[in-house]
Amino acid sequence: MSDSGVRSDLLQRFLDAASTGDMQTLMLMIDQSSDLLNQRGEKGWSALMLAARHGHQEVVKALLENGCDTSAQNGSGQTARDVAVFWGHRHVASLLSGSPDVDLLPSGGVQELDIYFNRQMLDRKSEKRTDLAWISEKQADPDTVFIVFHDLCPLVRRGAQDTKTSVCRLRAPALQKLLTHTHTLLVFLGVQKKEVAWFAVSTEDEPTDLLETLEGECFFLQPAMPGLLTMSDEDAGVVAQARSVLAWHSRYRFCPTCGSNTRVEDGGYKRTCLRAGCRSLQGVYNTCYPRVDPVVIMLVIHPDGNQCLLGRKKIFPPGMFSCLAGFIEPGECVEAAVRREVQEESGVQVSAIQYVCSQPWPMPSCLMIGCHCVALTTDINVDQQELEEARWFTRQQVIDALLKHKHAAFIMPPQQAVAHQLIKHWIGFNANL
Ligand SMILES: NC(=O)C1=CN([C@@H]2O[C@H](COP(=O)(O)OP(=O)(O)OC[C@H]3O[C@@H](n4cnc5c(N)ncnc54)[C@H](O)[C@@H]3O)[C@@H](O)[C@H]2O)C=CC1
Ligand SMILES: [Mg+2]
Ligand SMILES: [Mg+2]
Ligand SMILES: [Mg+2]
Ligand SMILES: [Zn+2]
Repeated sequence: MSDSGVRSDLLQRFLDAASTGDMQTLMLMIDQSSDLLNQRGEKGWSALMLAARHGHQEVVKALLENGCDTSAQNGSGQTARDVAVFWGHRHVASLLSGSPDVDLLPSGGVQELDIYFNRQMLDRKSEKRTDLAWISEKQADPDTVFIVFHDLCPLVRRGAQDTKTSVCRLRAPALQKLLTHTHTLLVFLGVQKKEVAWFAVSTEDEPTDLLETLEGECFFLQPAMPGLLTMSDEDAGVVAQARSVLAWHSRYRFCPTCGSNTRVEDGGYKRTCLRAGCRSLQGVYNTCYPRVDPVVIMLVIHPDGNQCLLGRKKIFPPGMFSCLAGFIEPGECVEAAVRREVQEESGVQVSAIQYVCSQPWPMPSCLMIGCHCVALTTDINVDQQELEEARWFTRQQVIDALLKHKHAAFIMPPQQAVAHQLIKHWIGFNANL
């Protein structure tokens, strides 16, 4: 064997000893050839990184005592400490950072626009909602875009890929009958690129006969789930807005305060009671405006930092587990709702809570407030009313599920759901690991 062959063979044995935690071989090799200490193998991984990856505390200690470089980075730009944090080896991570505390909560947030339904393609121009002359001018404008809903489902056509859909953008001439139909509801959504106005149009009647000369094959995206998850990011943002407002109209037709008839105002963003003297006509009365229900959704991290808690509702597709979630109740802050819902649904108590990201969820009008939190207790006691099962999953099981391995322990929620992003963010998904 050539000199370099012998050297790479030696290095491989040294790295293997670090990976497997073989102290005896490791110490012997350092004695014989201390220049092995900071050498790197495949993908730039050093002995220290490999020992950190597998949580071999004694090996890490020995390597540090012999002067191993802690600042070196592997091919993915991670130090040995980053690797230890990622794999949840807290004791090793604190050895490497020289401080006893390692935060179990991942740092940084999720990119706002990486989340489905979050894209705001339109400028909502709320100040124009009360400008009746401007609104009717825009309704008659041949450039104005109308998107049509029936039963809260948008009219779409097949997208470029067969599994994708694209919302039909219709113009006024195709809609003459529909726009003059008695039960038609119109909501001003905003303007695109400074001038083209967008409206959502909805009727209670099957509107296909009211639509003229539709190009290509169009259909209403039913059922909403999983249909609403097949759109482009831009369409999803517009549909989230329109669907939630239309759902509010369909549920709040009469005045919630006195039960009288109401009139639609503000470009579809307000319903005003028609009974003179109704209390809802005084001050800012929130029943007159579209409602949003705040919901907390959280990934609970095990105190060992290496597992997370996921639950299964009966209605989920077979094998799917997701984050726990629940409506915020009146008089509750986000943190209190997280603690209460986790306790109610799984019996687990949580301490530290960290906000990660949010997502409008138009089924019909939730605002999902995504958090990570750390568990104080680990015994699970499932609320059978709400969940079929809740379980701790290891980091490796979550990675297998994210990579859709055939024998993964569970199936991830769809990537359009904020639950998916919360789980992925915890893993800090990185192809080299
Ligand atoms: N985007 C995502 O990743 C996810 C979204 N979600 C959404 O979050 C919502 C809430 O989660 P759940 O676990 O169902 O909540 P939950 O754990 O609070 O339980 C729901 C039950 O609470 C009651 N409830 C209390 N306040 C309510 C309110 N304001 N509106 C309706 N029901 C209320 C009802 O009986 C309902 O059946 C779901 O309806 C779902 O649409 C849930 C999980 C994942
Ligand atoms: Mg729940
Ligand atoms: Mg609940
Ligand atoms: Mg609840
Ligand atoms: Zn009223």
